[in-house]
Amino acid sequence: MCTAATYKTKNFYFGRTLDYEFSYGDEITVTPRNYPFEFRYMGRKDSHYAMIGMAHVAGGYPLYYDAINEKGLGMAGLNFVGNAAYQEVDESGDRDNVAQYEFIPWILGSCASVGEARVALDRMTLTGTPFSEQLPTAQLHWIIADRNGAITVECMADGLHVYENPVGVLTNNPPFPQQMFLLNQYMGLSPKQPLNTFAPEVGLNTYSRGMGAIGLPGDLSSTSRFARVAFVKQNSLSGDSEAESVSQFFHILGSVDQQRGCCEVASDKYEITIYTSCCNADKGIYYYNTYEGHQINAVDMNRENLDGAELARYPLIQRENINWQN
Ligand SMILES: C[C@H](CCC(=O)NCCS(=O)(=O)O)[C@H]1CC[C@H]2[C@@H]3[C@H](O)C[C@@H]4C[C@H](O)CC[C@]4(C)[C@H]3C[C@H](O)[C@]12C
Repeated sequence: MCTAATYKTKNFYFGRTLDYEFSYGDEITVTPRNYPFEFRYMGRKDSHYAMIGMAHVAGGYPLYYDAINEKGLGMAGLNFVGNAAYQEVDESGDRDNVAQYEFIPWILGSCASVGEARVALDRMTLTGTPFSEQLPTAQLHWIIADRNGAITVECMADGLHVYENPVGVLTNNPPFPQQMFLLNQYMGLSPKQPLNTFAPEVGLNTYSRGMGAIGLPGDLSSTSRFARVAFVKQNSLSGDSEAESVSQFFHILGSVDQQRGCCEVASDKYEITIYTSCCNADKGIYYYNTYEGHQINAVDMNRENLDGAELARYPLIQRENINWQN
């Protein structure tokens, strides 16, 4: 499972948890403006917006899971298994054919906002072309967001859907309209203490703090994580400094963290939160921590040569760094 979320203080933040039972070999990867992108059907793009994100680099090609570009647009792919169905290559010449593995660079390379992404999506055919035999087609759906809003993109048997995403959150199945519908169930929840509307004549008491959110699901299913992270995000308050915003963002996604042992996916195989990311999309900074390394690490794209042509790659730090005080 995975969860993505947006957050806005003075700056715009975008990030995700990546939950899985193994890692593909993930690296924080900066693609500078002049890295030549070879698109499967759309030819070579020698210049584009620079981007930073988490990727598996295969044969020198950045296969992004999530990223932001230098214009403040963010995009993340999350599993959508059993629902994702890609399109056939359109030979008419009127459409942009984009393979699922190049969707993030295609959008982030040329769009500065969600509005521009919508225009690009209108002309796009999303194909299921695999990257290679070893890295077959991933069944995903995506969130695309900027400081003014978010959309969800789902390619299904009945076509490519683009939904307004008013909560700025995405998890996994079911399709997005059903996730949003299920939120109706929780509209009575509140960070405030409840009033006894249940039976005023019965002497019911608020015996504990936090009772306004009783009913918020605590399990790891994608519908429960969607409701939980939406509640936490919508009610989140923090100062607007960088440290306060980033810290709060990690707390928001911390509400759906997956601990080893709690989600068995096969005999003796457990899904865990491999990493959690938080991008400052205005400043081009990728913050992250990992399952074995809770300290927040950061890579700033602006410290790289963004006019270059070579990828800059940083392997994930996977060890706990304990700050001894005596
Ligand atoms: C496994 C990841 C999704 C994690 C997730 O959503 N877990 C939820 C589990 S569940 O279904 O809800 O149970 C996805 C997110 C991005 C994916 C990667 C990116 O799409 C980039 C390439 C795409 C290639 O086609 C396959 C390898 C790959 C490198 C993908 C491997 C894998 O499918 C990734 C890493």
